[in-house]
Amino acid sequence: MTAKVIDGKAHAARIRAAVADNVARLREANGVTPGLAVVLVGEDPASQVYVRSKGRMTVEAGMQSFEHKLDVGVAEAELLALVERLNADPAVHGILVQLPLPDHMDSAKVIRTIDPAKDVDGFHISNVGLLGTGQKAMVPCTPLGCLLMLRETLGDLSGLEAVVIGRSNIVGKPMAHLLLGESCTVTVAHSRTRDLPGVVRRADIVVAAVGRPEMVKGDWIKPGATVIDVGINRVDAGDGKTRLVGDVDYEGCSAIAGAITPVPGGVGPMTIACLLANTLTACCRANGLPEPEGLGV
Ligand SMILES: Nc1nc2c(c(=O)[nH]1)N[C@@H](CN(C=O)c1ccc(C(=O)N[C@@H](CCC(=O)O)C(=O)O)cc1)CN2
Repeated sequence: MTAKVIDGKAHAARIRAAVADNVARLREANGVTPGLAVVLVGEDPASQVYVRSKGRMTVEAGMQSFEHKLDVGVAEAELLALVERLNADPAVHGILVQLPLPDHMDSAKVIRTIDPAKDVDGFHISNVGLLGTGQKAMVPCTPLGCLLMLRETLGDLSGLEAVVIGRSNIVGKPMAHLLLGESCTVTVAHSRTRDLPGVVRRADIVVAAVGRPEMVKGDWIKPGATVIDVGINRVDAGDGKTRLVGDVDYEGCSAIAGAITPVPGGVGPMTIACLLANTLTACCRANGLPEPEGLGV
């Protein structure tokens, strides 16, 4: 079997177009323009690329983009003061602090300072609690993107066996809650899981989010399963260059799986598309307007 390739780039482009349509209607009918503030601390090259893409795509969708770049050595108090100012700014409907933060900062404290209504990353404890109890929340962008691709590929997910590899607060845990919300039978596997290949072999859906290059092998996959690869790992390409690989051995797994996301071009682009969708949703909620339509979120 050769797996169907799930085209995250194309799916993300459709979501961004739907966001842009909603933004145009919102501005015309209500005179409101959604605004997203992105805060970058330091000069991590990958973070700089992601923040640049977020700013560009925010503007392309017709929204306002506010970029704040702080020096790597900035005091935590200064970052917290900036977040407070953004909380109070009516032109800002979404706030995102790019992670990882430098070691001298307490990420949990920074995230706690963001107004939950503007927390378009869905990382604030209020949103975590709402999602965990099946209530309306801001949903973290990467797991939301994974869910949208799963629904598009498989339709109704109810009753399917899902294995999420990785238990991070950003991906693994919210992913498990989202899949539970779809009535999947969910296992969260991690570094202490016994017989990981055997656990993964039971799954109709595998979501790999461990940050270990090409860890999931083809013979771990049940024939026909759907594999979502969240990993983005830069590895040595052998010729002095680097290349990007996921947490899944793509060649091995695509020979067995029914459908698979590539890296790059899978989950990554969906993360930014879902961020724009969340910003639009936050803007609608802030203005007491109906939730946006046609996004599939
Ligand atoms: N505050 C947040 N910080 C981080 C998040 C997040 O959701 N919120 N996620 C990641 C980084 N990230 C978004 O911020 C992100 C990662 C990757 C991509 C992407 O499109 N990747 C491309 C490949 C890009 C490349 O060549 O390097 C792809 O997969 O096709 C988008 C967003 C950590 N921080």
